[in-house]
Amino acid sequence: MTQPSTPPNQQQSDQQYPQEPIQLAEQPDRPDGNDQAQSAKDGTAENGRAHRSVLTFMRRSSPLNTSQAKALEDYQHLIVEAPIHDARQLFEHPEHPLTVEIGFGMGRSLVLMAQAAPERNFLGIEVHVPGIAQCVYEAGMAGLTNLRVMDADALEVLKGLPDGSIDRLQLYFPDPWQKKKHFKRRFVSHERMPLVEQKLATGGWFHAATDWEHYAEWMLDVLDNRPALKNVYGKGNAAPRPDWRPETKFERRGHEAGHGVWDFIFEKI
Ligand SMILES: C[S@@+](CC[C@H](N)C(=O)[O-])C[C@H]1O[C@@H](n2cnc3c(N)ncnc32)[C@H](O)[C@@H]1O
Repeated sequence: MTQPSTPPNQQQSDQQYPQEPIQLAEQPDRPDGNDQAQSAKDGTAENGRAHRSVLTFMRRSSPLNTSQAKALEDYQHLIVEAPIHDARQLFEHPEHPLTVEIGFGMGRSLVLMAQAAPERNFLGIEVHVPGIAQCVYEAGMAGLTNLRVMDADALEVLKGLPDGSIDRLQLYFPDPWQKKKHFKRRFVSHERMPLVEQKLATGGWFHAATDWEHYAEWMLDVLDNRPALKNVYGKGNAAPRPDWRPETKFERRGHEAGHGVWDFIFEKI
């Protein structure tokens, strides 16, 4: 498995994946974005008090198994404390291109990607502690030196990074926030994309994947209308599933539930 530096349609080798861009159905209605009760609950109401931003995640408290608990100690060197300033400097080879993954879950696919691409550096950001522990366990066991992880809100981390310092930003199977009143928590939004665009290098990629059709349509509607981004597969199209993106846990769950999978690759212009 390698990571291409050219668009993945030129790298396709696995015939089970579509070779052509995928045409999506009609675009959904945009959310009303005016749910005052929810805004107050989220802390977003403009009421003169401190303004808390809307989070894209909910922290869950789940116990760690024995190897995960031990991994947090044994592989502590792979875990970076916030705040950080230039993520590139965390690595033995700061000159290598930086991939940032937001919400890596249990981290298996991130570890496989880092293992397959020693010529790149990988920073994974997650708030789910058992996932962080599992990820460093697998990265540590594999002896990876090009992967670091953080327990933090990725949006806060991004704010601190130098502009143009990220080569690839990946967001795989983000929480779809299915209820209309929660659409404001979706990561892909006109509110959050300016930060992503600011931190991506020119020519860098934002790569998102989802198994939730409404979110796929939503993502395309947002991303195709960002002047700073170009759809690598052409306006209105999803990307063929890249064979260098390992299956994630949530992707597998989506398959089991009979869902489709949509990848989107956008280049910062
Ligand atoms: C539905 S899970 C998908 C996990 C994994 N990518 C997969 O496909 O199996 C989404 C993950 O994103 C994380 N997440 C959501 N927003 C985040 C943020 N702003 N910063 C860090 N992690 C975030 C959540 O904690 C959750 O583990």
